[in-house]
Amino acid sequence: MLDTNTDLKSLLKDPSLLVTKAYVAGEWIDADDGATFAVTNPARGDVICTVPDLSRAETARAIAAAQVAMKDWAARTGKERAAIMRKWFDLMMANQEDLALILTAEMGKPLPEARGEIAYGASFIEWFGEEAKRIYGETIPGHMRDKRIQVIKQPIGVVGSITPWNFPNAMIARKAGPAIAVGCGFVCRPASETPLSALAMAVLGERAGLPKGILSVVTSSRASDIGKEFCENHAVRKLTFTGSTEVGRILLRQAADQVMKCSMELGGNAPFIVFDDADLDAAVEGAMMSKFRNNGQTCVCANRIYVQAGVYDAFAEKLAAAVRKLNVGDGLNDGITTGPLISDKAVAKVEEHIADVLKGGGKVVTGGARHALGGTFFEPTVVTGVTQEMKVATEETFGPVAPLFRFETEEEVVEKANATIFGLASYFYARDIGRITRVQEGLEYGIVGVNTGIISTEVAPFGGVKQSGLGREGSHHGCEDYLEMKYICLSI
Ligand SMILES: NC(=O)C1=CN([C@@H]2O[C@H](COP(=O)(O)OP(=O)(O)OC[C@H]3O[C@@H](n4cnc5c(N)ncnc54)[C@H](OP(=O)(O)O)[C@@H]3O)[C@@H](O)[C@H]2O)C=CC1
Ligand SMILES: O=C(O)CCCC(=O)O
Repeated sequence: MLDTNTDLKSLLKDPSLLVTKAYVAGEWIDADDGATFAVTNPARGDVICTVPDLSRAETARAIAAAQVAMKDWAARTGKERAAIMRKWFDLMMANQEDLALILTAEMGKPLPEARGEIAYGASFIEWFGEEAKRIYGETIPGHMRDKRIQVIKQPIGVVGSITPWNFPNAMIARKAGPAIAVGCGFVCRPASETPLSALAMAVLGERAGLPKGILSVVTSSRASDIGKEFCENHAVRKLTFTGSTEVGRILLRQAADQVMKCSMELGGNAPFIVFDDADLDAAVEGAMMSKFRNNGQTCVCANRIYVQAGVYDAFAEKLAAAVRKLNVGDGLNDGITTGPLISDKAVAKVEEHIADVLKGGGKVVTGGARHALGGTFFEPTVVTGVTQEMKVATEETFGPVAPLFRFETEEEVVEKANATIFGLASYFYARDIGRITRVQEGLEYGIVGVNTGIISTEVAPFGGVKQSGLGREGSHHGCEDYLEMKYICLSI
């Protein structure tokens, strides 16, 4: 069996970025009781290393340290905080290759995608570091002659963060960026599948000069315990979560006990609509990026592809041809476009959705089965003849299945696209300007991609409506979730 740990260490220019301790209150620690859990490589199935399995006690220490550290951190000028964050960004980019190797090893996405994620994650540290200088308040004309009204914005307090495995770097960066930039202490609990990217980021944060306690990384296999500590510890004033709607609901209920401000970036069920006036080649290219990026494992991946009847067959043929060119394998190898799925459970869900389509009369055009490589590798798949009654119409597949629904009219497709409890990302391809305007306004989603399959950038507000979540990440709006407004009435 390949020893991934040795392999990985020998691949890194800076092997000290592969860390097997947790980072709490500025110290690299083991669990109080010495417990550990294994991190595995989903492409090879072997153990990379073990990391400390922390409990509520160590989490409480991280929170207490964050509360102390943020007094001085918040008192610094935005420019002082920005300088350290700029250094953190520079270090992430200088170590992009090593960070990408660690990410691919623990998560499975191909190395070029991992490099892209590191640059994407780093961009949030850069962007929010710059925003640290622009936490503006306002002056409001007084309501009486002797009154002066001022509004200032202050850091909300200690932030608890829980993130998923699908973007082990970027999901943390886009929460840590605004929190730390505005002066908060930040305690993050990365997904148990992917703690190594978070720890490597913390090494670089420490080197950049983040004061002890401002950033802690609590590695733990006991997510619900850590979630409870975040929700029950009175020092935590904000919870930020990315993951499933199901877990988001649990956390919202728990956070209600101390009326905690929450940001929730939850599940999606993105429609991707191709109208008959669309540039079909561009639409295929956009669908490939939106559907097969990260092997279909993103909350903004196209989940339902609606194609107008006049171009349905041509689109299906072109898409299937593009899908057949995908190269499945270990993301650490050259030329791989598509890695493994994260777990057996993920493969089971993909199989369930395909079986349901076939049961309802749909057809597999390409793919449709586990890949010959074994493990959690799955063939990139296109299915046709998909209808609103099938599971894929209402549930997120989170895998490499492109289901093609047929539609006739604009009105019909907007209604179908909106017929979901989710409202994160949506996409459509069309050229008629009247149609573009009507459809972009009619889609009940936080994000609409028009003639593009990629919408992610640090400069825009990312987030969903309906049961896809609360709050926005990225852009100048991204700071607001980590700030409290204080109104000061001065009588003169
Ligand atoms: N919006 C998005 O970006 C994402 C959506 N999903 C959707 O969710 C499905 C399931 O994926 P999964 O990874 O299991 O998503 P989860 O929502 O279960 O996990 C996301 C994070 O929450 C943690 N967690 C799980 N249960 C609790 C709890 N009770 N209290 C506190 N934290 C908790 C997980 O920990 P641990 O790592 O230990 O499991 C992980 O860190 C996917 O198939 C997809 O449909 C998944 C990931 C991201
Ligand atoms: O899947 C997610 O959790 C976030 C999508 C990644 C992105 O495009 O920002």
